[in-house]
Amino acid sequence: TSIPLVPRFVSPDEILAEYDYVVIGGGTSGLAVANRLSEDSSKTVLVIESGPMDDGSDSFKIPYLGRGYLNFGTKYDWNVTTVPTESLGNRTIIMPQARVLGGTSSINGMQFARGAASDYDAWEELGNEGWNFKSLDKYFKKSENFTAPSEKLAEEFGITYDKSAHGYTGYIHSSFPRFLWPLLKNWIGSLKSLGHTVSQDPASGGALQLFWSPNSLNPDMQTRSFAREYYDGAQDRANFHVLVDTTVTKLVTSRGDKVKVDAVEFSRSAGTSEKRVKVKKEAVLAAGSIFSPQILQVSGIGPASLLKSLGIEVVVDLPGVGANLQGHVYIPVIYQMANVSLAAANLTTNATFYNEMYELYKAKQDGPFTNGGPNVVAMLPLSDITPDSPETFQTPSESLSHLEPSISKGYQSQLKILLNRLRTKHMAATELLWLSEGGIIISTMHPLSRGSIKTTSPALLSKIPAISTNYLSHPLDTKIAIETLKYTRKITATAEMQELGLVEVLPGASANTNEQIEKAIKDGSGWMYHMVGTCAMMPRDLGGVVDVELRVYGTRNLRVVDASVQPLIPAAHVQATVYAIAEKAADMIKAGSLWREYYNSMP
Ligand SMILES: Cc1cc2nc3c(=O)[nH]c(=O)nc-3n(C[C@H](O)[C@H](O)[C@H](O)COP(=O)(O)OP(=O)(O)OC[C@H]3O[C@@H](n4cnc5c(N)ncnc54)[C@H](O)[C@@H]3O)c2cc1C
Repeated sequence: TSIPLVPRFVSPDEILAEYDYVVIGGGTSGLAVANRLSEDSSKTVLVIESGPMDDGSDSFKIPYLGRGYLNFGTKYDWNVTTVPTESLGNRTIIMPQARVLGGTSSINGMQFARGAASDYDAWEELGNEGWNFKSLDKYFKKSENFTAPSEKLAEEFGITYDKSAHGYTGYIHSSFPRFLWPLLKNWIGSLKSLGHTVSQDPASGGALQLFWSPNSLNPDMQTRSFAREYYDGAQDRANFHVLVDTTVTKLVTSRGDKVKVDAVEFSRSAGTSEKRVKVKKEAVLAAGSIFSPQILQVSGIGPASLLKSLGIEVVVDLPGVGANLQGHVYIPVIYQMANVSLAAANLTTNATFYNEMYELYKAKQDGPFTNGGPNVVAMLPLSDITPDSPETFQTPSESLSHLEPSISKGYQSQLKILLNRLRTKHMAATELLWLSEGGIIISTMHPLSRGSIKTTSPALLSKIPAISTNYLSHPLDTKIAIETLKYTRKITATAEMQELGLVEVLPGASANTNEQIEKAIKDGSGWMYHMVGTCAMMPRDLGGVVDVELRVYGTRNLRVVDASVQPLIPAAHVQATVYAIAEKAADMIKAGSLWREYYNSMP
């Protein structure tokens, strides 16, 4: 093909009639895959992204400001809310999801760590041959460019790391902020006094107990490092085109022995006429855990019962599309700190301090504005927080009778794997993060509750899908949350934390019995927004949506490469895993195309 050299941002009138690869969603995974596919200059790649390019403002760049919150509710956010959640007394939850080139990596909390080896080995045990920690390690490294903390910082705070566990040539910088809040030392001392050890480096597969997590942070500029770097790295390639402010509305398919995606339909905004671009080789779905299942569903690939109820023609009956939604619950425990003079809270209460620190950042890229999120993580196994065994809280299988048979079978397999591992020291049940504002965030890491994503309309642009998180609906998830909250009180009772003069404000002294704590948790919890599982990689008879090559079952040229393919959520904030999956996906797509070309060239 002769490819005209045009600017990377093309308009719908300038695009080619067909591309080898059409990547749907220019987010965390989409830009990573598109970059790698366009390394082969003989292949044309088009990325279609619903949002605009970011405006380069501080909210995208500066770690303290860019922890996401300034972009919530803006034009860079899909502004999504869940349906009322029965397990939370019918509360709805606001669910920020980026709508911008770079996707959710542009607005996330910048924590950058892998889960423990056991978390990924569980994927293989679920029937996904070749998907384990060892095989992903290469891709974790391929996506990463690690810089160790300065000797001074490492010595002062006791930061440990394993050089050999990291990558050094990837697009995403991982490093430590130049400034850490001093009261982290109290937190570390406290957990050590309770018998917890510090793991050398979470990247080597041992993300358990207490460890130091880097951020997705450019070490020189002290700015956010995000999927835009994959775009920047590819922008001079003539075979790489990007359509922004453009939403994919449907996959146009034809049937043979397997369904083929012939074209991708897109629209600039609701009400405008839809256009199509032809797919020569593959369509690559990277629209994230909410929108990838919706795009499949409106295109006729999903649970037949749902599709028929909306008058959508069934192209592939795939009950798992939109099922199996998992995430990490977010439970804040908030304190007043009587004996602390330097804490993150000063930035919100003292305008002079804020302005001085902002100027320090602008002048020297130093100080609290370099610090985005928690760098010390406690990932604790169940036996560290409660003597009770997980079996005590297992849901009886009759309660699954409402599920479609393959979904129920898949869920039972997941349950077995998780309950077995939750009994060991190799899988974390709970995460505790110390916020230097004066708070601990609790999160259940391997939830047994499952939610869903369902389109409510056959027309993608007319309605956001129904997001049902169902979190804390499984009794073990609630039990773990309650026990963890009780454990925070053991931590704050240690001499190291008592030095800070802590008084628990939320949920506070009135939440004492298990019942009172459960109510407080259900009233006050939110979500970490780590959504996975809605296009799960699993065998088809277990409710899987994609196979081990990330191909959608029943189709021949359609893959999903984003967060949604993770069948079980790891005990980690998931962006590092999303990048690794995308890197692996790109290699698989390239290898698939090489084989096809080899066979096509045979006489
Ligand atoms: C507020 C917040 C904080 C987080 N903090 C952390 C953290 O600290 N550490 C961590 O590891 N993880 C964190 N995460 C999670 C992590 O960032 C995400 O899991 C990850 O970025 C998801 O990548 P993705 O490729 O699946 O989706 P995304 O990056 O969301 O990409 C999907 C893209 O597809 C586009 N799109 C959707 N539908 C269409 C359509 N129809 N047509 C065209 N384009 C479409 C979207 O606009 C978006 O750009 C956080 C998430 C949130 C929301």
